[in-house]
Amino acid sequence: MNPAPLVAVVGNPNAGKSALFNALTGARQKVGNYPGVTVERKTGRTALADGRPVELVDLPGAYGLDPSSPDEAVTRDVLTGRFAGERKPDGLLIVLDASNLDNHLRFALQLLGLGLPTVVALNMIDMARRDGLDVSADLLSIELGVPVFETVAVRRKGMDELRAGLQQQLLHAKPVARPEPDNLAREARRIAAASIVRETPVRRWSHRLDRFLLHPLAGPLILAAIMFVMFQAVFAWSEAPIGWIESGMAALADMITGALPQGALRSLLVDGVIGGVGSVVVFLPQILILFLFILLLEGTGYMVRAAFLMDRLMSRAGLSGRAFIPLLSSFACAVPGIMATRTIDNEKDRLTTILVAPLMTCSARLPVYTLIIAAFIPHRDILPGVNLQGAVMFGLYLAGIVGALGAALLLRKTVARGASSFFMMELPKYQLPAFKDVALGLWQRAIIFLKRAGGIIMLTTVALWALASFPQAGPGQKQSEVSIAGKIASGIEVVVKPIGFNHDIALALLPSMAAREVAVSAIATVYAIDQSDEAQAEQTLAQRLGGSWPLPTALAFLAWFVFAPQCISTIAVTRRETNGWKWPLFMVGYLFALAYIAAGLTYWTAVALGL
Ligand SMILES: Nc1nc2c(ncn2[C@@H]2O[C@H](COP(=O)(O)OP(=O)(O)OP(=O)(O)O)[C@@H](O)[C@H]2O)c(=O)[nH]1
Ligand SMILES: [Mg+2]
Repeated sequence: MNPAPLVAVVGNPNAGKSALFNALTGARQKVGNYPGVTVERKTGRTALADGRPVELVDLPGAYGLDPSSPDEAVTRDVLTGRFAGERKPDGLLIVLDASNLDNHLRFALQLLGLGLPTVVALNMIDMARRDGLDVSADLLSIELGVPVFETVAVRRKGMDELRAGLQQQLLHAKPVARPEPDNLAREARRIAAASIVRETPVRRWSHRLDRFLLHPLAGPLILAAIMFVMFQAVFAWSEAPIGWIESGMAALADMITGALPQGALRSLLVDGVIGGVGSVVVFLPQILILFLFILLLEGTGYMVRAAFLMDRLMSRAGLSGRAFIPLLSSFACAVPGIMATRTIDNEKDRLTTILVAPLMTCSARLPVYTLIIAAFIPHRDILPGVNLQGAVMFGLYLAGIVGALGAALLLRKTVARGASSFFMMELPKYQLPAFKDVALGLWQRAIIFLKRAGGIIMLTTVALWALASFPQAGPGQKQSEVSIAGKIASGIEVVVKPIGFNHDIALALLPSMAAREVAVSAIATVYAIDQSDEAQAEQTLAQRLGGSWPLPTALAFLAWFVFAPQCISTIAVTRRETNGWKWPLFMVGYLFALAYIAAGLTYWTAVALGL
């Protein structure tokens, strides 16, 4: 007896293949693995309209016949009969998502080139209708030259028609291979447009915008341009509000200086609290500008598109597309970023994402970057409208991203080896962001930041103030060298001298293990304690740094902060999310090593260039 004909269920990821396969086969399924690869193989039986049996195989979703993942390779090999141990299919059941026709038709056109008896399921027609999209199965059928049936796989709608269509195709059709068009994408768009009867203006408009914003070439360029403008704005718009906060702080310090007698309490308040914490609080405007952009991009629906654009790049680095959202949150803070990795079900993918999340430039680095940039990078235009300071900031963010992708690639080849999974994102509609959501988001960010300033940053800064104030220096001695903190710093300095770090930096490194911003408040506090004359007191922190650190040292310090894992909360959350100390220790180790190397390379290169 002839075996039952084999029909492959094929289509793009998320077209509803498995749902359709389940609807057709019910409980009559066999689940196994394709030999040699960790790809699930599902087969099942169903009956044609006349009761004759047919065997279905649910193939992994693919974007085309040129594989870019192991899943896609299985699909291609099975379809072309090259997969050892699997029969070549006798027919195809192509599944299309009706609301995503132009994308899904690209693969379908390639499949029609195989010349097998074929039936098309125009699936998810319910969702399309709900969104105001009317696709005609008849028009599509004329365009494709094969039968097309509307289906709603999850409600088992259209299954009888499919069975009848399959029977007709398998038994009576004489299929001819349709030549593959020169431009798949263009032909797919044309057919989609020809089959769409009605579309709401919002949908049409969204589609047009996407064609531009998701274009393989224009898309990434636009994304880069948006990011660039964002960092320019961080500097350009913040000058005035920073000035207000600075004068407020100065007035407060004057008031306390006038009201209190000279002594430890006055020094604690003026040098420790206002000098230290105040030096961090001035960065509030810049953090809010950064978040204003992020909230607007999220609110308009662009952010998911940015994820979509990054997906390819991320998968080259061995990361799952799902890693994008956690990594994006890590631009705010690695702690929620690492917690968001729970949505990644592949364990190795998740571990890799956790380990590289701290490389994304979190907002705690902003104060450090801005201080050093303001002190050492001239505020001048390198191109019309492009300021050097913003460009350097952009470069630092980029360095973090490149570092993360590089680290992910290495980790995937070593400690976190394994197959990566695939993920398709649903693109939301474009819309105008709600003013209330944006305002609320900014307000929450401001509160979080100020709480940090009043909490962990204040505590470490005050502790440092104590260590830096005692014992008191005698005449002719420098307080920052005699004090306990100074002594500890001298110890650390031995280790960090080779990478160009000075005593100031050594002093800031230990307390800034608690939180990165403390590096700024620590330096501010120590300078405040140290300052010997009125002239120095008049200078801003940036001016004093600019006058005392060599440029290579400042650049090395920036490079260090791109990589160094200086954040207790991140280490703690990594321990919790990985259930043990192994991975947080590994993370701290490799990041410190990277930071040391990066700072050293930067320093010696800068020295060699005579900067
Ligand atoms: N509303 C609606 N949802 C559907 C329909 N068909 C499938 N879905 C849903 O769409 C999602 C994806 O369906 P799957 O069957 O897993 O898609 P797939 O093509 O097998 O995806 P991969 O195996 O990842 O390639 C699931 O949440 C389904 O419940 C449909 O006709 N209508
Ligand atoms: Mg499936």
